[in-house]
Amino acid sequence: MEKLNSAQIEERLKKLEGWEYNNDAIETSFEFKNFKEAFTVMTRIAFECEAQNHHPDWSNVYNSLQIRLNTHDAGGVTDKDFALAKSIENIIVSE
Ligand SMILES: C[C@H](O)[C@H](O)[C@H]1CNC2=NC(N)=NC(=O)C2=N1
Repeated sequence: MEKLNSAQIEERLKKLEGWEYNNDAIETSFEFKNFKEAFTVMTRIAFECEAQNHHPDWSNVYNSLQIRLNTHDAGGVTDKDFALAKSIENIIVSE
């Protein structure tokens, strides 16, 4: 998978609300009502990651979730990251 340049990344980010490009990754964060809700969403995201064989760098503290996506193999952001970001958005809105 080919690494995208910053113009391509910014173009794709226009379709993703709340995500930004930082340090060779696309990033976002979410706040939930409590830990249980955060972890429920994380579990759903985890299954989607397995299906796509693409995995986030993420961290959770109580009700907050920070997600960072990049493609280690390509050393930057690729369309795999945007595919997973879109899936994450779909999971969030379906909650
Ligand atoms: C061997 C396996 O396909 C690779 O390690 C996959 C797994 N998940 C991955 N996830 C992410 N975010 N980047 C990768 O380059 C990547 N590579």
